[in-house]
Amino acid sequence: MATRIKICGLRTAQDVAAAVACGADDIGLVFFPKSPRNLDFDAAAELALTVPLGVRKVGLVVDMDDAALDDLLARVPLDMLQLHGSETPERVADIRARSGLPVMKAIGVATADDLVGLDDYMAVCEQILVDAKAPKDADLPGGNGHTFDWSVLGDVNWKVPWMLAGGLRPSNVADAIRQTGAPMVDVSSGVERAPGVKNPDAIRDFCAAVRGI
Ligand SMILES: O=C(O)c1ccccc1N[C@@H]1O[C@H](COP(=O)(O)O)[C@@H](O)[C@H]1O
Repeated sequence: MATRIKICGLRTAQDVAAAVACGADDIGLVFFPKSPRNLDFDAAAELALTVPLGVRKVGLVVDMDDAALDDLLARVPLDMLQLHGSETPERVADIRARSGLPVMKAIGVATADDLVGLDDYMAVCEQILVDAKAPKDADLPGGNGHTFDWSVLGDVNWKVPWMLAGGLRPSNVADAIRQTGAPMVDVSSGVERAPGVKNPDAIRDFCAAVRGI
C-alpha cells in the first residue's frame, strides 16, 4: 500500500496547489498562535475552499479549550483534528466526542519511556502521530525539524494507524520509512525555505522520495 503523505503548515493557496500537485493525501492547517505557520480562522476557511475533495484537511491544535474549538469547527471545514499538546487520554476522548471528527494524537518521543502511555491513547483516537519530543525550552511542541531515534518504535504493537513525523526531509524520508515501516509520514519545516514559508521544490522532492520507495 502507498505511504500516505501529510504536508503540514500550509498557509497559501500556492502551498496547497503544490502539495496537491505532488500527490499529498493530507494537508495540515496550524491553529497555534506561537507558530510561524499559524492561521486565523477566516484565512483557514478561505484556504480550505482551495483543497480538492479527497484531500484530507487536518486541523492542528495545541491544548485548545472548548470555546475556541467550537468556534474553529463552526468556521473551518476540517476532516480531522491533530492534537499536538499535552492533552490527556480523557481530553482526547472529550474532543473526539465534542467535534465528531476523527482525532490524531501526537506523542513526543525521545526515548522508549515516552511510549509507555501509548495504549491509553490508542484506545481513544483514530490515529497516532509520533513526533520528536520538543526540547524543554522550545516555543513549539512540534514543527522544530528535530528527528529522534526511530529504533524505539520497533517494539510498538500498533492498534490504530500511525504516522511518523519529526525532522523528516526529502533527504531522509525514504530511510525513515524503510527503518520504521511507517505507513504515513508528515512534514512541515523540512519542506520550507524559511519558518512558515513553504518551498514547492522541496514539497515535490519529498513526495518523490516517498513515492520512489
Ligand atoms: O508546525 C508547527 O508550527 C507546529 C506547531 C505546534 C505543534 C506542532 C507543529 N507541527 C507539527 O510538528 C511535526 C513535526 O514537524 P517538522 O516536520 O519536524 O517541522 C509535524 O507533525 C507537524 O504537523
